[in-house]
Amino acid sequence: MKEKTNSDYLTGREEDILVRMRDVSFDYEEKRILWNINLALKKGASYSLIGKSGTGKSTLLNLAAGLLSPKEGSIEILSAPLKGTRKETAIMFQELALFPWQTVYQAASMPLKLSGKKEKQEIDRRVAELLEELGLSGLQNKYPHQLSGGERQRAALARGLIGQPDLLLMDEPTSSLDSITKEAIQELIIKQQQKLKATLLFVTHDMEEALILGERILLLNGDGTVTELENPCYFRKEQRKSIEFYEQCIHFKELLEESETR
Ligand SMILES: Nc1ncnc2c1ncn2[C@@H]1O[C@H](COP(=O)(O)OP(=O)(O)OP(=O)(O)O)[C@@H](O)[C@H]1O
Repeated sequence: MKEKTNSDYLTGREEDILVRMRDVSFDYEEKRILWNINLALKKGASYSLIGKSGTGKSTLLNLAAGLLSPKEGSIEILSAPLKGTRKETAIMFQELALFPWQTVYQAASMPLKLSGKKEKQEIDRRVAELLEELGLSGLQNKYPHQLSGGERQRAALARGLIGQPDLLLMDEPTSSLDSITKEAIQELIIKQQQKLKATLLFVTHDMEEALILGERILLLNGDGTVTELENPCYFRKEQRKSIEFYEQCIHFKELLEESETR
């Protein structure tokens, strides 16, 4: 297992980096949550963010989203200082933020309308294409209460993806779903992330999910620092049939679980 430390972030080529955090610290009131985080999230790469409850995973995600500002240090996106939220960043939380009065079509088309897109035909074409890809074609006129949990998450995904974001920030979006629905959503996320060549930062408590979605694992330690690890199990579902590979994955999973409980 190749371990990347905080300081390795300096070695990335600037043009390959989407998000860069330099010496970022954050505290709520008097309590320090994150300490000197140095990270470089590469364009088109996927990262699973794991760590014990309360270590600051959501806080780190909110910092990358521009919803919070560092108390010390700085965050850059595409080499420019991050000042607040940006429309190219899609954020998806566990709690659904679908409006009860909006249909799937209205939710998915809203970001395009808000960004000033006027041509209805073009909006309809893009929404129809995305809903088809997400398996929501027949449901465009349904309201959230008429959808299953998985369908609601896919509708939220449609709303997040329609603007073709370069950064996907997801905070446990699948945690309330059953395992089959969860797997289907994970596959959609991987497909869409790869299609958009977007950077994915995915917070999860589920170690298996972390290994499926993140080509790199960011482990948030109890002391507020981050350890970056390469994930030997990334996107190799078919290879899991090979015992040798499976053992390597199991070993890596156990190592992560151990670090989480420390
Ligand atoms: N608005 C807030 N004001 C004060 N403290 C907060 C606030 N939000 C979070 N905290 C505290 O900051 C710490 C980090 O919270 P955060 O939600 O980022 O952790 P987390 O790793 O995402 O946790 P979990 O895995 O349980 O979702 C926790 O101790 C939490 O109680």
